Amino acid sequence: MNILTFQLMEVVFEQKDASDWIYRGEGAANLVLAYNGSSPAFVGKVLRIQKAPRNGSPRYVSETKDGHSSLTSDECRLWKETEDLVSAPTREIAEQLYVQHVITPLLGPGHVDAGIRVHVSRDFLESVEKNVLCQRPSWRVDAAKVNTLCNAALLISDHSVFPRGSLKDQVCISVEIKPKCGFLPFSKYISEGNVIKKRISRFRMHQSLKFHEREVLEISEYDPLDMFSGSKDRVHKAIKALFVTPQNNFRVFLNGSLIYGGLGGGGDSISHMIGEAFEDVLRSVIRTDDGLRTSNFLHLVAETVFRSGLLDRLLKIQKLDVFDIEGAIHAYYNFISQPCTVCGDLGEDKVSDRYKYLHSLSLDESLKIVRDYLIAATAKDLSMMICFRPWEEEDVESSYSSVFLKSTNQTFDYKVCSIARHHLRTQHLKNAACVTEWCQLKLRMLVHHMVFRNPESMGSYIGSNGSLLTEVVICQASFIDLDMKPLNKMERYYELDQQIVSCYTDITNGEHQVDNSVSIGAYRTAYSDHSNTVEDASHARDPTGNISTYGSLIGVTRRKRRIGLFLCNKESDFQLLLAHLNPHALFTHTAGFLSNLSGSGG
Ligand SMILES: O=P(O)(O)O[C@@H]1[C@@H](OP(=O)(O)O)[C@H](OP(=O)(O)O)[C@H](O)[C@H](OP(=O)(O)O)[C@H]1OP(=O)(O)O
Ligand SMILES: Nc1ncnc2c1ncn2[C@@H]1O[C@H](COP(=O)(O)OP(=O)(O)OP(=O)(O)O)[C@@H](O)[C@H]1O
Repeated sequence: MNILTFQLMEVVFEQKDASDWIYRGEGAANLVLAYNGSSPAFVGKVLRIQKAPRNGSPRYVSETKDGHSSLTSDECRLWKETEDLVSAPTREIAEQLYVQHVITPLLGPGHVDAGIRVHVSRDFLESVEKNVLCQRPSWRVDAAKVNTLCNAALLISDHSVFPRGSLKDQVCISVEIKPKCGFLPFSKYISEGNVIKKRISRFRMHQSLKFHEREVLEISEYDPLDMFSGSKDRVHKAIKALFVTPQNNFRVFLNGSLIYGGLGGGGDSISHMIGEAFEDVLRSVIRTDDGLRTSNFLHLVAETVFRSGLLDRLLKIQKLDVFDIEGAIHAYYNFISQPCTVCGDLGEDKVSDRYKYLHSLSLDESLKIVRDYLIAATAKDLSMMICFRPWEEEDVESSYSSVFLKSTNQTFDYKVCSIARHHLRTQHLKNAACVTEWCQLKLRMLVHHMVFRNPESMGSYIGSNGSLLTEVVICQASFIDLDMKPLNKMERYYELDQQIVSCYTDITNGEHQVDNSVSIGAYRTAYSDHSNTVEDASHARDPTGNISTYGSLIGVTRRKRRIGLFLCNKESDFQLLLAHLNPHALFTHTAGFLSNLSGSGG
């Protein structure tokens, strides 16, 4: 443990410190706060604090009265090879060690900050909870609250900005991508009825279920198979799709503040800085003509992701899931020495030899299958953060490693290199490039003569002096949300998998008709230009006044014998209302509204 680590661990955040921490975002399990105070020790840090589910939310980790939990005895057996982890006094410490000893070596130390635990008082947590309440998405508030029984939180580098000292007054744009599972399972343990899993990505099938259960407003255009394809064009396609349907898979931050994407996950309203505003923000990083910056920015993100090789590394970890949950679940029951409920449900005569084989595996073999499955689960759920800032003179002497991105007429090209600015100026670019390792702590990407495939943007990076050097951007990539998945989630993984496939199969068989074309079109039109929403047409003519709080109809979705309306309130906040209502009931109960609908051309 170094001195800094030790000092920080001695810190206790008290009630008076709460106002220094502002809401950054949250997931299912943690609330993340960014530091807004002036103490040098915490500038450029975020605090990740645990949440506790409210009643009704699923819980996979049991807690003791002091708010702590520990690994179960089965989990201790599972992670026995990682000694420190098993002897950790609390689950939180074990999770931090899991990031350090299991995940970091796999992802590469340059891209992970396992964080430092700091003490937090109950008053601090209560104040923080109060302060951020109004910024939290309401469905996240309903699902979980700050775990005020917990007396520690994790202090981590704020990966949406550059480390203190290098930021100064510079603008920093960062992108958060949750790429999800990037391969099709190939396991022979996938049952015949679920063979669709070998053709359609889990993400895409899960979208249908989420849409069906109204967790998302529309089906994402994103497919992780594009992102992980290794093809530059498909990575670009994936980034564009994420931009169109960001859900909880894509966010953009400006100096740490969210400017694009949803705050707390897939179900919340999306805060978009749209159109020209987004273009304007990009001005400081992407130096090109108005109207071209967004597309060039997406190119830049795609190029960075593609060239970084980070996804290749991630994919390898995801592929530790060799058996698929349909195989791993049997190993799980072996491992916990419980009767296999999957085989039990099938009945003795239907249990195939393949499953019998799995049940004949030794404990150690079963352990490995389950452990690898859970490590892969972490890799399927993590996010990458990449931040960009313009390259400055002072960067010449910095200790960053560099990525040199050089283009020919049509494509980007770069090498990992260290480079001095005068070399760029004199255009002796090849001489300047000396290849170094990618997996350095930070990355600098020097974008030279950015000429994209789109001919319209060609030349847009040629500077006023005609030099080839026109745009230089520095970037840094990190992984976040590397949590250890609880062992007892295995059953949930199996159930969810079955649910996803069955919903998708029903849809393709016509059981649930998902026609979201209308809703997608309307939604997209609405967010790409707010002035295009049907401005309060329904409100103005609403005879009962009941609908007025919802504002304007912006889309209709139709499923078999059921329809749903996407409405938009005055703040352009999209709501899915009345979905799953029988049209007859809908008509009876909202006759006034439907007449407005026809009046507004709906
Ligand atoms: O199962 P999935 O694919 O829905 O992933 C869950 C995520 O859902 P999403 O990415 O929106 O589909 C889910 O994300 P959201 O809460 O939906 O933002 C969590 O990341 C969850 O992990 P954990 O329970 O917090 O450890 C994730 O659960 P794990 O499967 O990673 O355990
Ligand atoms: N180190 C970091 N730097 C900057 N932003 C961060 C960092 N860690 C988390 N965030 C922000 O906070 C959000 C929530 O964090 P995180 O994903 O770790 O929560 P979680 O509850 O563990 O997520 P999940 O739902 O996947 O379990 C992220 O989506 C990201 O926007």
